[in-house]
Amino acid sequence: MEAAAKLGAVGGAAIHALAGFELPAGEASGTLDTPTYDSYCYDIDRTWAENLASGPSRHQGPQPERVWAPEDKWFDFLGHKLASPLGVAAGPLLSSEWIELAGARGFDCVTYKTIRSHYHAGHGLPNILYLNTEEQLQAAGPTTAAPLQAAPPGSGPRRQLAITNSFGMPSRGPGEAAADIRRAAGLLAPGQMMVVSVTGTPGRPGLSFQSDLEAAARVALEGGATVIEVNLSCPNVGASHVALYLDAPAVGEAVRGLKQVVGPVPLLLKVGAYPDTDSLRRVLAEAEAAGAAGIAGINGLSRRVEAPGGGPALGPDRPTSGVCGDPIRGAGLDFVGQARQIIAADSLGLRLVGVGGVTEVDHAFEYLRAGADVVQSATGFMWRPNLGLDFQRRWVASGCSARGDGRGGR
Ligand SMILES: Cc1cc2nc3c(=O)[nH]c(=O)nc-3n(C[C@H](O)[C@H](O)[C@H](O)COP(=O)(O)O)c2cc1C
Repeated sequence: MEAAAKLGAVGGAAIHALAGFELPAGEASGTLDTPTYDSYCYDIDRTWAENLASGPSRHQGPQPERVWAPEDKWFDFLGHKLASPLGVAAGPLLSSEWIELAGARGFDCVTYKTIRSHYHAGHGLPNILYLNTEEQLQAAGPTTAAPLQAAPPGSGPRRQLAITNSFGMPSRGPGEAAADIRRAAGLLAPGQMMVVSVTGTPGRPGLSFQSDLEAAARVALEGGATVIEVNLSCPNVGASHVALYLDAPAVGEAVRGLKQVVGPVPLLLKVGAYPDTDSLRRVLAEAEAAGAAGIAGINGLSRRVEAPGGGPALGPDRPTSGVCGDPIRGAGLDFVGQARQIIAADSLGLRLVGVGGVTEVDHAFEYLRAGADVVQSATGFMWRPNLGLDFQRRWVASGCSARGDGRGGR
């Protein structure tokens, strides 16, 4: 691990130089003992394509044994039997190899990363930077306008696991994606399920956003997808896309069009945080009326991120990016609490997936108590190798109860 951390410092030096950081003497040599913040399954100093090619092979140490809930405690989720309500959110599972890893690490509802209808390279490096922040970010509160600061190499966050990511949703071509999706589903155990995330691309010649989105859904179906999640919320792809999840009529239209294509396959909608309860209520009502099966949120909170010396940390063309991990847990829990309250009050038949800042077992139980049917982690999955298996021990010891205290009852 130590050697790997040193290697990470070398790669990190190159990346941070790219991002305009001043490197303290010694760091570029790779001799500095950096804190072990590295993801155990994704090398942030290499491109997405390089990671995809090499697979999730680094830093995989010993792991505790998986504990399974008895089958009579498994529950139905969108037509599947789930052994537990923990999963991985869209993004970190690049291919069938990561799907297999997540399943083996105790994550039962795993989302295959967002695919497009066509090959898309996404952004170059850097794609992930650590953030120097200890605050909890609000969805649309006073911190919205204030920039956050990226951490210089080797001085990443100690208390909070806080990152920003900006990948531009890279995607393999449709044939490769469909074949790998099919392979991935076959690698999961009974009690586990896979969701396939899709998105549309604005501005493709001769295609509307909607028809491109539907084409992406067809790729997922070709791969045998049994649940499809539509990413309506990615903060990184330009103005026309940013607001879709906030625009209730547009959400309804997108879902109605997609339902024509996917038929009985359940549709989850991936959304970001809402500025107020009324706008969330309008979207939930439209989503249900149009035939969506559930809602998943939140995506990373979009913020300006600056390098320590000033200027956009990801370069001038990417002044904002999605903040993920610990700082957004409060916003994610607020979203789930409000959505659960609306679903109950308005008798909506929507399932609810909670996402945002789940980096410890306790956080997952907080989400379940707030009303999530399923809770997923992205950053926590990538940086905490035993999060899933530790969760499973607590889940089973607690009698499969959201209280997580052994007193039973969800
Ligand atoms: C490396 C990475 C890549 C991501 N890519 C996607 C994506 O392709 N599609 C998507 O809907 N969300 C994506 N997300 C957002 C996550 O699904 C999740 O909503 C967000 O990270 C908040 O959860 P977290 O705090 O557990 O990371 C990505 C997140 C990370 C960390």
